[in-house]
Amino acid sequence: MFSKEKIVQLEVQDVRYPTSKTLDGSDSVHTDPDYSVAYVTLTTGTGVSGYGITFTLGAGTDVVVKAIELLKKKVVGKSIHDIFTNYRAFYRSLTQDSQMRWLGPEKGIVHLATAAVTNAVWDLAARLANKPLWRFVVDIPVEDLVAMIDWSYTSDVISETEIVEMLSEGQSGKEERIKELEKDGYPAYITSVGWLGYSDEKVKRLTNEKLGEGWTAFKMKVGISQEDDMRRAELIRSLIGPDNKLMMDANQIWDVNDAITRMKQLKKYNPYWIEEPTSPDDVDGHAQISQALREHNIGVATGEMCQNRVMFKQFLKLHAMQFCQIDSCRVGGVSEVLAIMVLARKFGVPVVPHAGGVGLCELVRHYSMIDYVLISGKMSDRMCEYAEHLHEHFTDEAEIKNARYVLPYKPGFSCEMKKEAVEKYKFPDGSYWQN
Ligand SMILES: C[C@H](O)[C@@H](O)CC(=O)C(=O)O
Ligand SMILES: [Mg+2]
Repeated sequence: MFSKEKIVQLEVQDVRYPTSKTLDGSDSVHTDPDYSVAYVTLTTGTGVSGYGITFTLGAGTDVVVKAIELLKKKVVGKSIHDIFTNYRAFYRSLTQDSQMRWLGPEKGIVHLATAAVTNAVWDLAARLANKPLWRFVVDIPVEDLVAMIDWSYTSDVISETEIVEMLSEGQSGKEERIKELEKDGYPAYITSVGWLGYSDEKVKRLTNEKLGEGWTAFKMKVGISQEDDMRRAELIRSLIGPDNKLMMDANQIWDVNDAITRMKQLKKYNPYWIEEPTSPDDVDGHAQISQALREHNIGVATGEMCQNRVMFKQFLKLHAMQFCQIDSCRVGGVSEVLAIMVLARKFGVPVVPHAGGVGLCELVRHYSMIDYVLISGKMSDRMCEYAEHLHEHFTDEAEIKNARYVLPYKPGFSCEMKKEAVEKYKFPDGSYWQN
């Protein structure tokens, strides 16, 4: 089933965009974000390529690039057949290298690097199978798929037998759900109207534009002064009306008690969720905030900086997240994201992927499709984030129609960047940075 062509080369590039100039992507703690990727290209002996990215912010991308170079020897010389016939062992060879694991384990730079490498491996495998990633994944027989995933440290909440049963149930109605996605796509919400560095005039203009395009769910950044948060919330709520959804994202700036106090003041704008109200590592803090805001109908969303499946397990089990924000590059790539989506299904928490960053919309739409087709089978309480930046730099850019993601159809995981984009923005030699 899997190609036996050997991977002969792994190349990695540091690609950075000067988004801090326009404050696209800005929030309470990332005040000058230069959206960047460590960009991996795998090449087989017959010249077929697979591409992977991990998302970062400017300075420090070079460190991730270095970590990817250290992982090169785990991939080069292997075929997709070698990798996918025992994917779990391959994955653990990346995450459990007895020296490299000291840098993590399964967190931070080494996990970002693992994601770039494994995203490229899955992209290559899906291309060789001539399928978009979501289709490649949902076509893998359930038992084989479960056997590929590293479930270590999760058996206290779910067994592999239960997972196989759960996903086997998901097989019924699968083709109907795919048809539905082909016809209507998947619901999305928009973030790029409310970056923190945007002026009120810009927020107003963009919100009106997006309302006109049919968007019904909007995210705004919070976490500067209470006065600014209230003014911006008043502005957006007055534009979008009482029925559309408004989400708020604090990007970790508050302590637990501040988060509760601040959100009780902002509740008059009827936020659907508060995202990353406090440290992404504080499970108990998120549980306290969730409990305090429950009576106000404000959920807590988090996950874009959640380190790995083990942390997600705790957030889910301890009622510390009401919305599970998987990220396509933070944890170790496709197999770990699938594990997290299965855990979310187990605890009945909707998956609402994170996509504020370069390339993330391209990738996470595949996960929302997989969630619907194979894992939760639900769409009504879910949305996939969309931010309107830098899509034109990818060869398979995310497409939105009627405020919904269109089902991707090109083979692969949509990570390939246009050659001219890489030439221009690679750091520090690209023509943009040289000038
Ligand atoms: C730095 C990124 O733009 C971040 O603000 C994105 C984010 O939090 C989101 O999309 O959510
Ligand atoms: Mg966020």
